[in-house]
Amino acid sequence: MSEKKPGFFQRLFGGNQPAPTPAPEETLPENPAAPDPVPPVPEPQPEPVPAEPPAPDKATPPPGPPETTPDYIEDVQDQFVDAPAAIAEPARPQGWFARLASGLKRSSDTLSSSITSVFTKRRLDAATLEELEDVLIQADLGVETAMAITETLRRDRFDKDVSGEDVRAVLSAEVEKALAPVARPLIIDTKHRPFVILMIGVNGSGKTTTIGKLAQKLVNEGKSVMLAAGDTFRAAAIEQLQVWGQRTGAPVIAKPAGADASGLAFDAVTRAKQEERDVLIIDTAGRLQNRDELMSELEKIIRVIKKIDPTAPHATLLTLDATTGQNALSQVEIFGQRAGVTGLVMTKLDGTARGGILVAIAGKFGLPVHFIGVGEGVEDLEPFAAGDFARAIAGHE
Ligand SMILES: Nc1nc2c(ncn2[C@@H]2O[C@H](COP(=O)(O)OP(=O)(O)OP(=O)(O)O)[C@@H](O)[C@H]2O)c(=O)[nH]1
Repeated sequence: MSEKKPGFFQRLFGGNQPAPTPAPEETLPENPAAPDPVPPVPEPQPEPVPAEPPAPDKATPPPGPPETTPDYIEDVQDQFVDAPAAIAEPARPQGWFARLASGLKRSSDTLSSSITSVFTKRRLDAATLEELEDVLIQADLGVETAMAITETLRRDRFDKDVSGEDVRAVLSAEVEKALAPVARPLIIDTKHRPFVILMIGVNGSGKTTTIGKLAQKLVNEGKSVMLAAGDTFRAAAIEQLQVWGQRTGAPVIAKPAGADASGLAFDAVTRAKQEERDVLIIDTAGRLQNRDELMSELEKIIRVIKKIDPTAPHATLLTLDATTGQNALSQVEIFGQRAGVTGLVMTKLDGTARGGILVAIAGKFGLPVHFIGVGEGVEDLEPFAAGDFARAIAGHE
């Protein structure tokens, strides 16, 4: 974590941001409804097989929007896929903490080199503290945490020699203190059947991949999981979820691209309820938080889900791409207002992450952070641990 890269600080805080790796298959398109001709997954599609449970009673269709006619439901059943055997995952090169630490290297290298340059053979005086505060704020940590760190140093070390390592230790402790209250697991309340999880976020933030990983975790716990391909804008997104269904053994409710997303959500909740599934995870199309009409569509999806179960969705998870930086604050705020976010998942922490923003988000919103994504594989979803994250971001062993 301590390898120095001259000019790194400039690259982070200057105008030229390096592209996040790996690049999302699409980044924030203007029109998410545009067709995507390139499916992201190479695996062949499974042959649709008939659903195991009996078809719903066509004479008494459930209440709902016009899309949920008996014909529509039948159509969805045609798309219902019971996944065959699992598809092998490629071997991963490192443990998850190593991937988290190397992903956060960009943040921690920047901080480390800045801290080192601020504290090289210096007594701790007011000017140094001010300089440090700037460094911390620019690393996205937020004003509150930055001030807490400088205050701790002022209290304990003023007018004494302070090394970069001393500062990193304080940084790590303060970041952990800020994040500990939000490091909360996702609890699946078994009194809800299904427990409905709605996955939301901007384009390419990792919703579908996170659904796949989460489905695997829940299946491993012995839960019966169903997935709903609610990103009806893109055929590739539907196929991507179906592949995750194959990998995890979770059946997928899907409808051809262009179908109404709230109608699909309605059918999926109906179906999961009929089959007494433990958990239903609903994917949604990526949308920018400033696209009012797309946020209204999200509100509609939630309204329609509530027609079947007024307590659902029981968890509304916002995926945040760790390479994003400051824009994540506005994503949390607006998705929170429009869709009632209950928890966060920060993805791509194995990439060139700017993890400091999570500290600012924790301070401002206090929303639980349930998981972090540290790779594209099915096992690459880890419960969020404040101490590990803090050490990785501070570059402190
Ligand atoms: N390295 C890394 N890549 C990830 C992670 N999570 C997702 N990705 C990749 O990021 C890209 C976008 O992920 P998706 O799951 O398709 O994102 P999405 O939010 O469903 O995308 P849209 O449907 O376009 O809004 C894919 O290439 C994923 O493999 C992660 O934790 N680490």
